[in-house]
Amino acid sequence: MSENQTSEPAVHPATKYRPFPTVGLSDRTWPGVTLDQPPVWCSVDLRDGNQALIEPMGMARKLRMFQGLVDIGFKEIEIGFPAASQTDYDFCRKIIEDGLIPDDVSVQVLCQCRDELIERTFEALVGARRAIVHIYNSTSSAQRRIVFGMDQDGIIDIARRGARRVKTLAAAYPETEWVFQYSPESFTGTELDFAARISNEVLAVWQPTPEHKAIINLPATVEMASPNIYADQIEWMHRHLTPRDSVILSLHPHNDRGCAVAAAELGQMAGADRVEGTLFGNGERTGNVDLVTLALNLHSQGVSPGLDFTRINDVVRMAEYCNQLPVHPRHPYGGELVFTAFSGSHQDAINKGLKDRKSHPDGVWEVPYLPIDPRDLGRTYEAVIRVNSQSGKGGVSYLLETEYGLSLPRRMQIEFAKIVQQEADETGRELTAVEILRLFEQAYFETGRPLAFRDYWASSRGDAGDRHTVEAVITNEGVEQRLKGAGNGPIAAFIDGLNQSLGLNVVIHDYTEHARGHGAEADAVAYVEAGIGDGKSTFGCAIDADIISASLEAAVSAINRALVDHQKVEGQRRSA
Ligand SMILES: CC(=O)SCCNC(=O)CCNC(=O)[C@H](O)C(C)(C)COP(=O)(O)OP(=O)(O)OC[C@H]1O[C@@H](n2cnc3c(N)ncnc32)[C@H](O)[C@@H]1OP(=O)(O)O
Ligand SMILES: CC(C)C(=O)C(=O)O
Ligand SMILES: [Mg+2]
Repeated sequence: MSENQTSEPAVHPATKYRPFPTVGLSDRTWPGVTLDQPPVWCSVDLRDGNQALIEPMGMARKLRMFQGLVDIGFKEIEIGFPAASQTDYDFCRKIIEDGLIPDDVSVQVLCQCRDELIERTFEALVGARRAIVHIYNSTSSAQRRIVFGMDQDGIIDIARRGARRVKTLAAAYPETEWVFQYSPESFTGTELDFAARISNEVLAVWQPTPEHKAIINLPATVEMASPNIYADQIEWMHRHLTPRDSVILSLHPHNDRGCAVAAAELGQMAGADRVEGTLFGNGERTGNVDLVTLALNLHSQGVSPGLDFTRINDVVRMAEYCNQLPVHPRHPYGGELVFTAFSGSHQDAINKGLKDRKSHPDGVWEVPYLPIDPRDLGRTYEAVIRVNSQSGKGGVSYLLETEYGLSLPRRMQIEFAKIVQQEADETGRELTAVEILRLFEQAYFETGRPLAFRDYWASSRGDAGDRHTVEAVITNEGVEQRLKGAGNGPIAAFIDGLNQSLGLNVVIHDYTEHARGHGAEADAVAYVEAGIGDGKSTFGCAIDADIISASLEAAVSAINRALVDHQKVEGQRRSA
């Protein structure tokens, strides 16, 4: 047993946990609301995210994160808890003194409702053009009883004192444009009437107006219930905060139940104006709500989120560098694997969807299995399809086409996919595009035996009937042979000569070709499907600058493969 595990006897959860009570808001309106505009976004990466890191960010990482958040387009950024940590204090001073805060960006700092900490917070902010001072105290019944040992009035006193101190100090630093924010921390575990009462008491101290609003932030400090309950709590508060028109109602969901994104979305439907969270959901325990997911969920509904994730890989790298934590490969939108399909039917549908898209590139996005266009995030289609033993013809042919310009005919796709699948099964791993090309070359270009094509001369009479004559040089088991035949095309003429001189019964079932590359540099790619008599047909392929050479080589490639099959079948027949 690891040191993180204990060996408590199993108990029925009902003896230890209670279901979260419902809010009883029978006239809720949020279920019918559609989100059609983004909230005010506030990043708390540098505070809530940072306080949860194994190794909190130093100056270099903080500066990198701050710049990254500004580049994404955040206009409100909680930069730390300067009264608690010298690093946060120094960082706050640095970005103010070095003029690193753009004019349209407000920095926000967190502080407990304690006089000495509030004073230090204001010192940290001297010289800031605009700042949000965010104070909090815990309000839940559990925290009141266990941590503070106080009744509701005592807790309200802490908040009111803090609010007064903030107001007084703000007046002492008039060169900064101040915005005040209050969080009844552990809101989700707080009786709603008490949460409204304490918030309204703070608002009564601050006296916000519609022109100069205060922020009331309602944190799911711990996510304790399903998101519909959080939404009911928010709608209830939305109706009970006064004066509501002077308040920016803010959400701060954590992700303990894995529902923070849903909670934030339903909370906005329930009346919230603003959301605090972090990039990719870093934060205490299971994290804060992920702002990337929230923003791109809006994008996927046709609502511009006002945040720029057009270079999402850079954002991932920046977050990984600053947090020293990886972004999961399956993380929504940002994860390495989220625009990748391994399974055959998905690959096939994506392949068809992308082709369909080409015929109406400006229409509504409708590619199966891809909720948004990877290009919106600066990601490429090349990464969409990957191949392992779960893959089918769709993925394999997509890679051959996009990477190497080979458009296999449909029956050949099926034939070659089996070869790839066998290799993937044997190796038990993903195959790269280069490995797939190599398998293709081995299967179709390196057939080598018994026949090899050397050269040809073709002529045509130009009237009806057997107008093509082909003379060719081949080797059969290494021995050079000349042949001559006639037919209604160069391939037919070549096969006629081959059948005559080798005594074979080769039948051509299909022939396709396409150009690869452009202009004088273009090559011809030929695909031939051939069989021996009524035996199984197989494909061959060849590439050559000369289209007839490509066709005849492709025929030889198909015949070699067909002969191998034919010999196998003959051998089996003899031994049976
Ligand atoms: C949900 C959240 O994320 S909240 C933010 C959490 N982040 C942090 O705490 C990181 C930074 N914090 C710290 O470094 C420290 O807590 C400091 C420097 C701010 C304060 O340190 P200390 O005073 O030594 O300790 P501590 O935080 O435990 O404070 C305990 C006292 O403050 C009181 N207190 C705690 N929170 C608050 C608050 N929000 N407002 C007012 N008083 C508070 C407690 O009741 C306790 O009082 P007591 O000493 O009379 O029992
Ligand atoms: C300080 C508050 C807003 C917080 O981080 C929380 O409650 O999760
Ligand atoms: Mg938090």
